[in-house]
Amino acid sequence: MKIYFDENMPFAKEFFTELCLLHSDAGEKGELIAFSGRTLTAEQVADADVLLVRSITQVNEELLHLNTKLSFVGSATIGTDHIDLEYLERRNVTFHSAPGCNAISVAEYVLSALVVLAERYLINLADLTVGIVGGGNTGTRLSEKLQALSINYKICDPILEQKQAEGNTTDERTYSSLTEVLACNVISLHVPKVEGGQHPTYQLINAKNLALLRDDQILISACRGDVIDNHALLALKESGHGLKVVLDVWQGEPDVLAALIPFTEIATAHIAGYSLEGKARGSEMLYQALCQQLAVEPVYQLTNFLPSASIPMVEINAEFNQILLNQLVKMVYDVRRDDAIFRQQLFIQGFDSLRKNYPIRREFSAVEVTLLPNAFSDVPHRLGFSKKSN
Ligand SMILES: NC(=O)c1ccc[n+]([C@@H]2O[C@H](COP(=O)([O-])OP(=O)(O)OC[C@H]3O[C@@H](n4cnc5c(N)ncnc54)[C@H](O)[C@@H]3O)[C@@H](O)[C@H]2O)c1
Ligand SMILES: O=C(O)[C@H](O)[C@H](O)COP(=O)(O)O
Repeated sequence: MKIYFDENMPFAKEFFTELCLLHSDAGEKGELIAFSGRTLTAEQVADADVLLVRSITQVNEELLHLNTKLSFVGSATIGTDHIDLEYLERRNVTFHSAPGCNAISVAEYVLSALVVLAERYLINLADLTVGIVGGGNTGTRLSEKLQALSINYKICDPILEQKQAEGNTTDERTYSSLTEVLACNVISLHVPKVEGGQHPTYQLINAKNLALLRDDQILISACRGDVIDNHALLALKESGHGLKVVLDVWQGEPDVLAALIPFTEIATAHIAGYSLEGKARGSEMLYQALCQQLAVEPVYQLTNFLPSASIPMVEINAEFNQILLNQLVKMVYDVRRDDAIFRQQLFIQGFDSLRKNYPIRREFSAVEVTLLPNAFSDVPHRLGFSKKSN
């Protein structure tokens, strides 16, 4: 069996080598072949049985028309807007993505951005209400962390709200309208890219919605670049509007509207989901899905491969407050590192190279926090830091 995988998929060799050797017919050589996602061609994947991609590879007829043996496509990502799902269905090719794989990573990116901006502008985080657009995996993980910190939030998700109204869900959350969420102190976008239909997200934040925003608000986008009209945002900022902007995703990636960068508080190269755990969970989920397709019991799990964090343990001996939160969050992930790399290197290395060479970043769970007698609250554990195992 020939398995082709994106070179930017951690632990792919560890997870998939055995599968491609075990599942090769007599005479056929099992092979695991890495490719560069942006430049993959139809000729390269003409003999693939399995294709494992990331979001930068468009999987469609153009890519697959020379291939007659493909049976499985996996994307180690949450978003699936790069996949022609109808085409795969017509071809009877099984497709799996990795829902939720990097949702914690995105939530920790947003939290790091909030902590950095709170310090920069002397904001008391407890005074904020965060408006979350999209209450799926990433929006929910974010809301859990905000709840741990007693920060108010509102969620807008007309699709989940509709399901709730129809009674076919156990979800008991209260949903808000887009207008309500756009009035919050912070607006954080967590929707897929959807063009057309009843609830399109393509340029959801357009000139009309941007005109509703106040100078004191923070707008964060770590979902898809097309959800914000980048030219309208640039025009707003050029007019002197005070909106604070955090952008991880950009219209037209890997090209970026360069003029917008100086108007952002934090700018990064679509890496919100790039914790080691987040990316590796994507590989693990595809491994499990392929095992299922091949009717093989999975042997490996992520915990077999994840290294220890460089600071694996911390003891806290003081009451939890914003200063402590600041120290703790930035110890694990300080988004200013990625912002600095982006500003200095984007036009030297290029967008894709910044992503490919992303430095290792861990999730809060990689650090064990021990609460000593003067630490009265377990907020760190509720935020996702690990407890000492007995
Ligand atoms: N920057 C990154 O690194 C990164 C990482 C992970 C995911 N993403 C992007 O974020 C998106 C969301 O991720 P997720 O895991 O939360 O996906 P998800 O599918 O779990 O949740 C998306 C939610 O958005 C809701 N939604 C759809 N249209 C909406 C609309 N018009 N208004 C409000 N809500 C709407 C859906 O009902 C759903 O609940 C992904 O599709 C992906 O494109 C980016
Ligand atoms: O959709 C996702 O899961 C994220 O946007 C993910 O981080 C994309 O990363 P990529 O596949 O482009 O490496």
